[in-house]
Amino acid sequence: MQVLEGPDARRALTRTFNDLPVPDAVLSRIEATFGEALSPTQVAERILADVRERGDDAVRDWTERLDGTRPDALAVSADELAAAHVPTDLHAAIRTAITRVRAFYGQQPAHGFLNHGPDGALGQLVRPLGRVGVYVPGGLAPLISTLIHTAVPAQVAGVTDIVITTPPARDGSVHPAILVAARELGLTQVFRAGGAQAIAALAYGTASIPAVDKIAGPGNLFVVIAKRLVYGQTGIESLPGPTETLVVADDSADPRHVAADLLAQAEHNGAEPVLVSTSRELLLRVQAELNGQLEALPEPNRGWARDSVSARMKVVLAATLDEALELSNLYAPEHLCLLTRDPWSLLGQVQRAGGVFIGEYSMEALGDYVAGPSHVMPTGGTARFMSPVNVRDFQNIISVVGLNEGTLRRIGPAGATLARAEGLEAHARAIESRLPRDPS
Ligand SMILES: NC(=O)c1ccc[n+]([C@@H]2O[C@H](COP(=O)([O-])OP(=O)(O)OC[C@H]3O[C@@H](n4cnc5c(N)ncnc54)[C@H](O)[C@@H]3O)[C@@H](O)[C@H]2O)c1
Ligand SMILES: N[C@H](CO)Cc1c[nH]c[nH+]1
Ligand SMILES: [Zn+2]
Repeated sequence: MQVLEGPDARRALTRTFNDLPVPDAVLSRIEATFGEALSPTQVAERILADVRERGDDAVRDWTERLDGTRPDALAVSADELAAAHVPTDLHAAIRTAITRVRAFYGQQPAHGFLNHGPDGALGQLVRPLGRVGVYVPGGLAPLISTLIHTAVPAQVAGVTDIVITTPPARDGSVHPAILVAARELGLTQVFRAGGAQAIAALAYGTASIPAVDKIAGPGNLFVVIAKRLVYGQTGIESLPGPTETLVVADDSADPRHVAADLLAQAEHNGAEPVLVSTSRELLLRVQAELNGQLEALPEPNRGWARDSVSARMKVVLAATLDEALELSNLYAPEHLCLLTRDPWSLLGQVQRAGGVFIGEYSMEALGDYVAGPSHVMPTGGTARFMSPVNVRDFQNIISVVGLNEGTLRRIGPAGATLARAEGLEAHARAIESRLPRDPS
């Protein structure tokens, strides 16, 4: 275990989205698929261009090539949706998650204002977006919860037209729990498409998959890179990519909990676990726990988690908890887990993170499912300027200006003066055309 300290730790935790590590396994799969060494961006560009040109046929071709199945019908039929069935406890858990996420976002202030005052009226109209695409990851695991954690905030915002895309399994099916969750949410448009081909279809539209106004939802490198490339053609909520968890732990933390929280997120594709502690002894004990807990995991989870731990895990010894929080703010993790003696006392120092998980009863894994806030959170350092999925992502704001004559007289001259200072004479005249003429 390499333990980073001081300037080395700062260097290792300084990054931007553009520095996202591309795992060797991804590079070799690209070479095997394309017969040449391409970057994930080049791959995404090729797929986007092809889907833009050839629509559904390109989506089918890429799905066959990358997901090992060729879906004749990209759309899941009403019969398939109606027939989807899951065990009773899973069905109940889906309902619990929906209820809790809905209750959480019901509390987010998301309305406009229109103030009629002495100036006339000024305000903001808030409108739900028209059509939204929700990407549900399904490469390693079918992320049922991600559908709930993305679609519910959109529904609370008032969006009624929601299109779901998710990679099909090798037999061409969509996981029944994703279909049950869609049904519970009252959503009927579900398409078999994953990766960059799904993002392309949602951005440009195909005969089967309608173009949307905004694409939301997380995914692997290909998904986030494709989202960034189609931004402008359509909106995107943010760039939620491969999962990251930074645990800050002091000597009071239970190494079993620290290891469990790091491993839980390590089993996501391409995940980056980070442990920052003020105790060298704890670091050693967590290392031993990690090894033990890793070996106890079943396959394929053990392989996924081992890949993240061995290839990307960072371990930092901080001199103080203040330094630990400073490093965390520098890294801007998707998830910040505080496992310290008095975690609440650190909250005031948290400046940049997707979510903060406080104390031993708020493990991030619970946040993934049923705590309430959406688990779709910014990664790759984008938490410096982006936020978790929320109601505002699914609304637009329209400024309302309805001033009266008195206000025009009072503020119009200042407007005209600014216009002339910018050399924009027609602007100045438009303002003055409604001002009373100077009698001199
Ligand atoms: N930040 C968040 O809020 C958040 C939430 C949930 C999941 N995630 C992340 O989502 C990701 C899910 O990844 P996943 O891979 O399991 O599912 P995914 O659905 O994101 O990606 C699977 C798709 O990737 C494409 N693909 C795979 N290899 C490819 C290649 N070599 N070339 C071109 N395309 C390729 C395929 O089309 C496949 O359908 C994980 O990294 C996870 O950490 C993030
Ligand atoms: N931890 C992921 C966000 O990075 C979300 C998730 C879905 N299912 C399990 N976990
Ligand atoms: Zn998770």
